[in-house]
Amino acid sequence: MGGRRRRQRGRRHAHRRRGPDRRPRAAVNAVWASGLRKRYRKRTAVDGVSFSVARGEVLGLLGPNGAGKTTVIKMMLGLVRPDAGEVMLLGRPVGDPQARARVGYLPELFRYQPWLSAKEVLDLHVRLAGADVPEGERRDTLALVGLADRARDRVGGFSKGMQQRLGLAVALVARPEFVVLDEPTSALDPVGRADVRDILLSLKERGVAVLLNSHLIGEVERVCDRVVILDRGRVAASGTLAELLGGRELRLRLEKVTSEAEERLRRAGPVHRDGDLFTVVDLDVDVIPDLVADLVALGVRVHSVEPGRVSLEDRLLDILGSER
Ligand SMILES: Nc1ncnc2c1ncn2[C@@H]1O[C@H](COP(=O)(O)OP(=O)(O)OP(=O)(O)O)[C@@H](O)[C@H]1O
Repeated sequence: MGGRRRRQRGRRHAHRRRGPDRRPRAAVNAVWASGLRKRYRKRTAVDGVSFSVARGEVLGLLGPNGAGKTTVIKMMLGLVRPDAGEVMLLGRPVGDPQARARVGYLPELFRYQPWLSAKEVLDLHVRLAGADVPEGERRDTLALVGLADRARDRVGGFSKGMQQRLGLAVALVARPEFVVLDEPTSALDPVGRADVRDILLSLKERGVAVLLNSHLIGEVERVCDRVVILDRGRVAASGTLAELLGGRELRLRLEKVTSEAEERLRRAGPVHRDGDLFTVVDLDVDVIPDLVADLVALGVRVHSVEPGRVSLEDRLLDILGSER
């Protein structure tokens, strides 16, 4: 008891030290983490990481092997004690069982009791979460992850992908307000990956917050609103996809380009030229029809017009490259 009172006193002091806006931000966010640090012996795993996930937001956590992603997730869920920093989960301190009961978690390394059936595993987790989930809803959750016809089969006989699907069902079954998925599709086939994408998008529609740690950058790019990139325990970059990827670009293959036509291209955005290939970067896609019409009117022969965007993968390599 005494220890708890001391911790609560410590938290009150922390409120004062950090200023008045901390509480509202912590309440509107599914998670609010500030200044997280963790060392394992001489190795610094996480070094001053702060981030938040708003309700209804899908946040992607990216970074190379050993960057500290799983350690951040474990500190955020109260599974690893940080050396420094603070976490508020669903508006409550991370140790509060009421907050944890409303979080669904699919760990990176998952293993379920091989002697139980898929249905029994779900029943067990519903009991552990102290949730009241009707039988029909549990069945629907198994159907959602594609295990409807394997509900009564023992988990010991499941393939890796099927176990991962079951893990997803476990994370979703107790109607969580915040779902944390650590590499949720590492064992899934392409259809399974597409299913998970759909599930994530439907969670988002229902206002559920999601934190997704994945090495599949295409997957992150498709479903995430915002991304935090970790490198060697620190936040190397963070922002919305639009902020991280910048504007769109347009690649044109052109012939008979006069100086007047080049000037017209430059009015649309900065231009890079490589022979007959012109790339206009940071342009507003609405200007493309007028731009092409003007080029044709100026006598330019337009062989191809290809709108594109810097991929998250290129951007990630860029950010990690410049960090070294
Ligand atoms: N229990 C532990 N004991 C000692 N060192 C650890 C422990 N857990 C993590 N580390 C170290 O902390 C660093 C970050 O590890 P972490 O698992 O968080 O990285 P990650 O970004 O999730 O990596 P990956 O993409 O490979 O899963 C690594 O250097 C790792 O060796």
